[in-house]
Amino acid sequence: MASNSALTDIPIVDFGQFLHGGKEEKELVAKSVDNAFRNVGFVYLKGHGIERDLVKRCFEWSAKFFALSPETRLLAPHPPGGSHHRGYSAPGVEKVSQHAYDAEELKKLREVPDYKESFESGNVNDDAQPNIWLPEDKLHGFRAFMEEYFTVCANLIHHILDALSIALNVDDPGLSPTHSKSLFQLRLLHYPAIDAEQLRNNARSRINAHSDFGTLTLLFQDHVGGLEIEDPIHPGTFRQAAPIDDTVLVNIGDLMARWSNDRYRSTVHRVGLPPSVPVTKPVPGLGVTTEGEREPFRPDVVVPDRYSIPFFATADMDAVIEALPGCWDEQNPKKYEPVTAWDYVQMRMAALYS
Ligand SMILES: O=C(O)CCC(=O)C(=O)O
Ligand SMILES: [Fe+2]
Repeated sequence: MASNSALTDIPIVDFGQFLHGGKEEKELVAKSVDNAFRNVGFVYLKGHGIERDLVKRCFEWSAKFFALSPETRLLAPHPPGGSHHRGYSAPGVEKVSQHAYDAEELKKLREVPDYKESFESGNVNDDAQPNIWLPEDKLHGFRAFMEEYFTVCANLIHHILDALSIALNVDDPGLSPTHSKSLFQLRLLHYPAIDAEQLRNNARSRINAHSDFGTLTLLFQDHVGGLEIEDPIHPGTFRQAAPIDDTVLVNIGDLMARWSNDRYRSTVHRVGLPPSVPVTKPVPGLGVTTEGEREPFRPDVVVPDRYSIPFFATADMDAVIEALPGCWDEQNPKKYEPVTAWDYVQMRMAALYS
């Protein structure tokens, strides 16, 4: 079920065995996912139940959105500040930070802006952060599709929470009710084509090293590559997290690491220069494949556009985040004070845009 050739490789787990299996299969999958989150913080799930065609269509919509003129994209502007995280952010606006809350530190971090643009949407019932859409006639069908895709991804999150509940001995009904409002975030990311040289010399980054700050993240990536995760055994060294057909990459965020009393790793990751480039120019929207030849980068080469689709989950804002059962005992006591999800998220979001 889990294939790991080395401890720090990201395992591939067949989640179909959880979705469709009996008690025993579910327990086995739960154990594999638990192991992956303990050792690496990331897991590739295959058999996750999200149709390949739906993922492909999401990439197509994303490509269509980012192909609109800048003026049109800005008809759905991300509001200034970090508390209302919806709508379109132009390249260079957001710089992710790794636990840097200090204003000076954040200013310095922004000197190498992430060369990316994004569109964020969330739950239609999220009154605190209403969605910000383009006028319908600018991209007819975009909103309806994103609302559907949100629901499908949210369902998968709840199934993964069910698996974690088994692994961590959380009594029925498990962790899913702590995410009952599904106040999640669907993000379309576009990294424009860039000279390899710029990424190599760190003149620009695609996305700077960071950890996610919610509970769980789903990540769909196209076939350009360049996603890297920090090796938990050798901090400071990064390993490729290559795209794998028909899988979704799932990772632990900081809130879940804390909730699990650090049983689970919230692994630092970034997007940089891929080790090789597809020989044929990637077609936006056909991004969920690793098929086809690749060649090593030449120094003068342009790294193609990259599209990715993260889906960030977090707990209900009033959920109290305190060491879960199965994550502490007398030998391994609780490390953190209880905190509400709301207080935690506000602290992190403020750092993004302040
Ligand atoms: O583009 C990617 O593959 C990574 C995106 C990411 O890590 C994020 O948005 O938090
Ligand atoms: Fe991330």
